[in-house]
Amino acid sequence: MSHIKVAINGAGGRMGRNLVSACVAADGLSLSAAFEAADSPFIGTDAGSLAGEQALDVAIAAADTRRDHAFDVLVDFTRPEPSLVALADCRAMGAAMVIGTTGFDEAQIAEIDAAAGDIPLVFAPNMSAGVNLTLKLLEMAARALGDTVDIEIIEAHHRHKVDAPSGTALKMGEVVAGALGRNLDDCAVYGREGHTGERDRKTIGFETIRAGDIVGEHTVLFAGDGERLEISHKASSRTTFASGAMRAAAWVAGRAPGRYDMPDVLGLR
Ligand SMILES: NC(=O)C1=CN([C@@H]2O[C@H](COP(=O)(O)OP(=O)(O)OC[C@H]3O[C@@H](n4cnc5c(N)ncnc54)[C@H](OP(=O)(O)O)[C@@H]3O)[C@@H](O)[C@H]2O)C=CC1
Ligand SMILES: O=C(O)C1=N[C@H](C(=O)O)C[C@H](O)C1
Repeated sequence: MSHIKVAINGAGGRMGRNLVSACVAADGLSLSAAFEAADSPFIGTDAGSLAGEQALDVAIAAADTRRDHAFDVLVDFTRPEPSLVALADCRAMGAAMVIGTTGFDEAQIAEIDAAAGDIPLVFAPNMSAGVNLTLKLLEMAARALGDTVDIEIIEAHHRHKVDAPSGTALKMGEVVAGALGRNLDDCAVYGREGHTGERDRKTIGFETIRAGDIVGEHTVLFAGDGERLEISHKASSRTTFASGAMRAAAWVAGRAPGRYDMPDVLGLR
């Protein structure tokens, strides 16, 4: 059986190196290309060696040469701008894409939706199985507790993270708001300071911690009178995101065009 050819964008990054290792470990996938920005010091470095694996004979290439490389699916964990350049390349090449990057604005998400008319892509702010199961538990808790509780979402990540709140926290907010018939744009409160007044029960609060080497932790607090429920997920290794991304790559290659999510990949719909 021929292997699915995987390319990794941002192969020198924290997630990029984990993705290379996860690709090596996955059955049925082979790494065929790896990309970084044209001015990256990693251009020409073997992607396997950089990830701490055996040399794979895949030299990290400049992203602006991407269309010269052959691959079935591109896995992207970078930043919104380079991710959208990669999306345009995949669209032109007819390749599938797995987008794990977070921090897109509404206009950028509209670009992703437009591309999904032509190519299959999985777009999810968190590719771990545990977080995607947590989203189901949150929906159930929000429906059961309704407007009888105050809801707060607390997330913690490493000091290098550049976007806040995390994409996962925002997704959790959307799921909870949706289950309660609220629109997150109207009810989200991001951090608090000064004379805030009493809490409005229908708001959903977000608190962000950035410290040290925390991989990724999310807690949703449902606080009522006399009791509170906390639903938490704690990632202790990036391997969980990387192996989820490889599962998504294997699932999306060769699918019909469309925007898919991790619940599609994991059969949680
Ligand atoms: N969906 C999920 O499950 C997860 C999502 N993420 C998200 O993934 C993203 C990356 O996170 P992380 O790995 O920690 O970040 P890093 O900064 O470690 O990695 C990003 C990589 O992309 C590179 N890059 C920058 N510009 C380009 C370009 N034009 N072409 C190709 N590569 C480029 C960066 O290079 P340089 O350093 O030179 O700028 C860097 O190596 C974030 O948005 C994060 O939130 C993270 C974990 C899990
Ligand atoms: O930047 C990270 O590290 C992570 N980002 C994702 C997010 O923004 O939700 C997922 C994960 O928690 C790690």
